[in-house]
Amino acid sequence: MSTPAFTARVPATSANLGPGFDALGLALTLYDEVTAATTGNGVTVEVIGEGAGEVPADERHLVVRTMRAAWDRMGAAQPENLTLRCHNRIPHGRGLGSSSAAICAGILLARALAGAEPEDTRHRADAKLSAPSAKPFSDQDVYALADELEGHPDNVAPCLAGGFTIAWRGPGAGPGLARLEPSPEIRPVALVPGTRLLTETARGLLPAAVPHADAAANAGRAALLVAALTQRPDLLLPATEDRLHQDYREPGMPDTLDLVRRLRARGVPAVVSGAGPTVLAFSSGETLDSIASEVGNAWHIQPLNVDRDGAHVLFA
Ligand SMILES: Nc1ncnc2c1ncn2[C@@H]1O[C@H](COP(=O)(O)OP(=O)(O)O)[C@@H](O)[C@H]1O
Ligand SMILES: N[C@@H](CCOP(=O)(O)O)C(=O)O
Repeated sequence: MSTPAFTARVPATSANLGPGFDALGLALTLYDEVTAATTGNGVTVEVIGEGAGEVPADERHLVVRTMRAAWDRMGAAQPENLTLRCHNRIPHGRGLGSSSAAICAGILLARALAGAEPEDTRHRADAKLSAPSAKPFSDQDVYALADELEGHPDNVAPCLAGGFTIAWRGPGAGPGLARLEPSPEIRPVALVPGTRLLTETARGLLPAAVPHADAAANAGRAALLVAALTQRPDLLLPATEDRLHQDYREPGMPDTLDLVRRLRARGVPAVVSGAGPTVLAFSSGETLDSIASEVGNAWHIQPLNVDRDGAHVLFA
């Protein structure tokens, strides 16, 4: 009987999108691919691309820690041997959801290796696979664990579901998500600086309370953003105004806030991507040139599309 290997393909995500702090997120066409098998001698991790030579190559690796947590949660046995190969394209600590992608990959791979996928998505056509070692772990179980490990749901929701998502937590059973189809006119451009800012650090810059007027303004703009992203891209500039997190985070990424303001002054809808320091701009044919001339050489300009499929797992 051969030991199966699986590959998870997980998209980058941009969370918040301006006024939707910890709620709104967009999946992007930039992917990490992680292949896992319960073979080898102990735990080995090979990393190609982003994070190579930086992230630990043992039990401390985020994907390995996530797989262990997932196997515990599904009641599956912990394998002694685990071989991971990570081909990473999502830059780390830039606000493009690298940690969420790693967490979603880890949970989906753990589920596939344990044979714990729900009946309809199970990779069990291959008769050589051993019997499932755990009870079915639903897509909602995957989302709930990913939210718990990441600490906020707005990146893991679009990473798993693709497209544009609105995520929320409680009260009641687990986190929720609504997936919407973004308008075909939505053209995200990531402006990625060389510097990093860990999400944890950027969250530490936020105040415990905000003025009621700012909260009210954000609620209105977040509602407008749902309309702008799905039906009215012409409203993206007013719809991406934020008063709840971007300015508070300026001390951690002054160049990012400066670029967001300069682009917006030129009429380009631009926001801090996630917790930064990447800037996410929405371009139209005419604005891509303005973006390029405003940005200069210190930023990597990466035109992307919306990923509409979300994370998935295949036989390797
Ligand atoms: N693919 C990965 N493999 C291993 N560790 C990762 C991976 N992606 C992210 N991480 C860990 O998460 C950290 C970045 O997470 P975070 O601060 O949330 O930024 P991001 O906005 O990129 O998600 C990295 O410094 C690294 O420790
Ligand atoms: N809502 C979170 C989003 C963090 O996204 P990331 O890609 O920077 O991890 C926040 O703003 O803290």
